[in-house]
Amino acid sequence: MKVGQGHYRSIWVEDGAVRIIDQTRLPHEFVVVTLGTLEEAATAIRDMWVRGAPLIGATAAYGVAIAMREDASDAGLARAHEVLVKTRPTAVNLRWALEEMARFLMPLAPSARADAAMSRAAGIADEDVAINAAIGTHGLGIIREIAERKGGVVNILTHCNAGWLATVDWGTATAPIYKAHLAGIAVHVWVDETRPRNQGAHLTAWEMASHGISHKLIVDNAGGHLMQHGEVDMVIVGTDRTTAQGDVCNKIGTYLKALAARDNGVPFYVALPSPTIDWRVRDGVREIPIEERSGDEVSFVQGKLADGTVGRLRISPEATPAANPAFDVTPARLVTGLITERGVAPATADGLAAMFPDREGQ
Ligand SMILES: CSC[C@@H](O)[C@@H](O)C(=O)COP(=O)(O)O
Repeated sequence: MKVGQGHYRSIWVEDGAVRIIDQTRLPHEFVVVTLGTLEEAATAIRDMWVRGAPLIGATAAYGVAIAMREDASDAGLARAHEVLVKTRPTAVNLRWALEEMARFLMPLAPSARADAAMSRAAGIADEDVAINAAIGTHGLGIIREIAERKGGVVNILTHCNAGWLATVDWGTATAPIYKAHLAGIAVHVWVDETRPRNQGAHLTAWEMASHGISHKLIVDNAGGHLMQHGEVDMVIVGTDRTTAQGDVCNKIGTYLKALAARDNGVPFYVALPSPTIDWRVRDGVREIPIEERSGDEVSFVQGKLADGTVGRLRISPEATPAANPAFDVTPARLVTGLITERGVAPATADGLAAMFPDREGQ
C-alpha cells in the first residue's frame, strides 16, 4: 500500500536482502529493518517487529530461506523449523508456512535449496496478496449491499490490526474496507484501540489515516455502546486461527465484540484466508494455544511523551501483578460469516468443508 511517496509491502526483498517495517516503532517512526540471519527473523516475529497471522507466516517462510543460505542441509532445515516454530504460539499460519517450506525443500538437493527457498517464500508472499485481494472483493459485496440498503455511510467496527501491516498487502479485515473506499462507497471505521499493545491505535489508525479513510479511535469498551445506538452497521475482524467448525481465535477482546454484536443484531464477519484454518483442531476454546504475554504490556503503555521521545508509562501500582492473555476464541455461533478468498462461508463445519473440499481432512 502507499506510504508517503512509495508503495510498500510489509515484507519484501531488495538487492537480495529481506526487509521489513519495524512495527513496534509505528505510528511515530517508519523504520525499515533488514533480516540477515535466522535468529533475526525469529526475533522479528517474537518481539513483534512483524505481527499479524499472515505476516508471521510469510516472515517464517523468509526465515527458512535465510537459514538455507547459512546451512541448507536436512539438519539446517530442521533447526530453522525448531527455532521459528517456537516464536509465537497462536497464529497457525506460522506452522502452515514452515510445513509448506519443508514440504517444498525436503525433496531438493541441499545445493538447490537456498535459491528455491527464496522463490517459494516470495511465492507465499504473493499468494497472500492475492488471497487478501479476493477477500476484499467478496467483503466489498457485503459492504455494498449494506450501503444500498441503508443509503448512507457504512459504519464498520474493527479490532486489533488486520490491515496490510498484518499481512503482506491489503490486509484481511481491511481489504473490503479499502476496496469499498476505492469504489466510492462511503465508509467510516471505528478503530478499537486494542489494549494492551494498542495495535488499533498504533497501526490500524495509522493505516486508515494514511489512506484517507474516515475513522475514529475508540477505547475497547465503547463498541457495545455504539452498537446499542445504531452506530455500527457491521463488524469485521481478522483471525489467527479458525477451526474446521468455524470457531475464531483472534486478538483478546474479539469475543466481547461478538457478544455485543449478537445482542444488538449487528452482523459480525471474520476475514479468513485459508492458511489460517486449522483443520486439525476441533474445539477452539479448549484446543487452541493462547499466547500469554508479559504483564508489563498491561502495566505500562507506550507512546510519544511530552518531550517528543517515544517511551513507556507505568499505569498501575508496582505491587499489582498483571495477567496478559493475548487472544480469545469467539464460538462459531456468534459469527455471521467467514469472508474467505473463495467467497463468504457460514461459520459451520459444513460451510467450511463445502468452501474448501480440497483441504478438508488435512
Ligand atoms: C490479518 S491479521 C489477523 C490477526 O492476526 C490479527 O487480528 C491479530 O490478532 C494480530 O495479533 P498480533 O498479536 O498483533 O500478532
